[in-house]
Amino acid sequence: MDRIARAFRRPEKRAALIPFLTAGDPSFDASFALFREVIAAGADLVEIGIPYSDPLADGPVIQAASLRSLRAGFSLPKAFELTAALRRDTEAGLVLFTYVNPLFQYTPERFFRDAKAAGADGVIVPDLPVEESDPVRAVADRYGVALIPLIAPTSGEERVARVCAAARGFVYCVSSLGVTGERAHVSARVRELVAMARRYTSLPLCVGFGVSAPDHVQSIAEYADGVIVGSALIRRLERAMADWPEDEAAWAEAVRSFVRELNFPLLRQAGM
Ligand SMILES: O=P(O)(O)OC[C@@H](O)[C@@H](O)c1c[nH]c2ccccc12
Repeated sequence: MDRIARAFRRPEKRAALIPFLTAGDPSFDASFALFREVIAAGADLVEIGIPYSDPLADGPVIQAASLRSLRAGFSLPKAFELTAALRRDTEAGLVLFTYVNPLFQYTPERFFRDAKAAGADGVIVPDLPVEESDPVRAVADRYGVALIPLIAPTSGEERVARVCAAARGFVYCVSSLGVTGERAHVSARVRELVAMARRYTSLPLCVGFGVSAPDHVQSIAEYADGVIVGSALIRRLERAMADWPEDEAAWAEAVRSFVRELNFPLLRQAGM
């Protein structure tokens, strides 16, 4: 069974917890250690954000993380290096996150070749519309890397059906419009979106955008197969870096404890 599918079949949990961190934030080595921490803390899959200078779908927290990483000299080749290092260390699912621009500059052929060689299981390209995804998916399929699509509450049924028909790995159900960033409440509309997508795919359906507290995780886990958290996790990292500028162990503790806090409702739901 492939690593993405396996992440959703852990008997002890109702839903998979999927943290997002920006690769190379705040440095290559620190970032590698932080990814290992969130996996050790219970993440079933991780989203590895490849920093980009114009992250149009990202809110201020992830924009700042991308900037820290780029200023530390991070680059797309280093993202494959980091992924390969993580692959040597874990069997967790590794999903790369990039935008259309860097993907086409590098070319899909080289990107998926290098992603596969590095041990990546999937790739998410949030600004690649389904109308233009066929040729990219053909390359991804050839390398056996899942091109994971996104749907949003504004996606009509026809579009949901079309995206689900082309989906690989899982379907990312964006909870609300706008950019990434913590929200006090995760929109209830995403529950309907997931219910609609269930009619068009048997792949796992994961919800992201705005998740920032255990009760968000618990309510999403009642109807979805995975919960994605990015900005809230990165903000705790930011706070730890501000409070303990040189203490990487403190940064690791900050992300580890937050992932455990978010994971707790999933374990409780499974009767752990
Ligand atoms: O940061 P949030 O609100 O927790 O949302 C997840 C998000 O970080 C991650 O999945 C992501 C990072 N960049 C994106 C761009 C588009 C869609 C999703 C993303």
